[in-house]
Amino acid sequence: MIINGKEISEKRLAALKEEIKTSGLNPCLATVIVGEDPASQMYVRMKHKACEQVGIKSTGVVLPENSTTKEILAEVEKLNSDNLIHGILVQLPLPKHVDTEAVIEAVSPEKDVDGFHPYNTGRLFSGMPEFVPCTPGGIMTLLKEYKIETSGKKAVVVGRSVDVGRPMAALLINADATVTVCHSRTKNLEDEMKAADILISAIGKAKFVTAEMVKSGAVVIDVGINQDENKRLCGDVDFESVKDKVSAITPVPGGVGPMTIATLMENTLKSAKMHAKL
Ligand SMILES: Nc1nc(=O)c2c([nH]1)NC[C@@H]1CN(c3ccc(C(=O)N[C@@H](CCC(=O)O)C(=O)O)cc3)C=[N+]21
Repeated sequence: MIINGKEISEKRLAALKEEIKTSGLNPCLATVIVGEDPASQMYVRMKHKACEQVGIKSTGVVLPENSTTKEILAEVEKLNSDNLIHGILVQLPLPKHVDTEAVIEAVSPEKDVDGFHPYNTGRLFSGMPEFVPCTPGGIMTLLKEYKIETSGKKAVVVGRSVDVGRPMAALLINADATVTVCHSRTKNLEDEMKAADILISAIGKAKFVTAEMVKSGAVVIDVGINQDENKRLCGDVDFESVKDKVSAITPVPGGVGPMTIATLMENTLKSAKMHAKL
């Protein structure tokens, strides 16, 4: 089975649109982008487009590449104290000279719709999540929508990044999976991967995962955003060779990516609801 992230995302966005229409709320997302990286610009455009689709207001702050950490922090502070804004998303990666940790920690945890602030990562690791990072959150939604059992399953997460691998592991632990996190220093990576009932690949290498590395009947979730030899978007998984061996697999594009955006919209509405109660 091929997991259709695009379809589930559209379904969730349509439901959100209805909910927002009748909620009496006026949710608003602010994005911050520093510099002119074309990929980042494209992702931010997609996020604004999704906002428009569901009836979330959005505003974009664009700062020059040579902005200092202090200047970025000042912009974040403005957004923190603006009562009309419920969600703040600082597009990553930031330019190399910027103190990314300081910027992430400056975003008010109550507006941290990316779920990257230590308050929110701490809550997630304690099993009491508030804002969950959008990519792993979207993956959990896919597993639920497709009724893929996690309890008691052996889940292997390849990659230990702050935005995907680590929160993914925490969410799977919270969902009663037995979780292994692998990374560049893992010994016998193939053996670990081959033991997985649920394999989450967030490696960043085109077509790295081949049929020999996956267990027959496994569920394979591909978080990779890479280019193949023809410069076309492709995941970490060699889709053609793996798809017939597994019980379910996400394609790239059309798998995890659209769910990231849907989860961002859900987090923004959640934030607007929380702010309405304050
Ligand atoms: N603060 C922050 N939050 C993020 O959530 C964040 C970020 N920074 N930096 C970059 C990554 C990447 N990301 C994606 C979102 C949607 C797709 C997506 O929808 N992709 C489409 C394909 C789009 C295309 O055609 O290229 C798909 O997979 O079908 C992909 C990647 C969010 N990110």
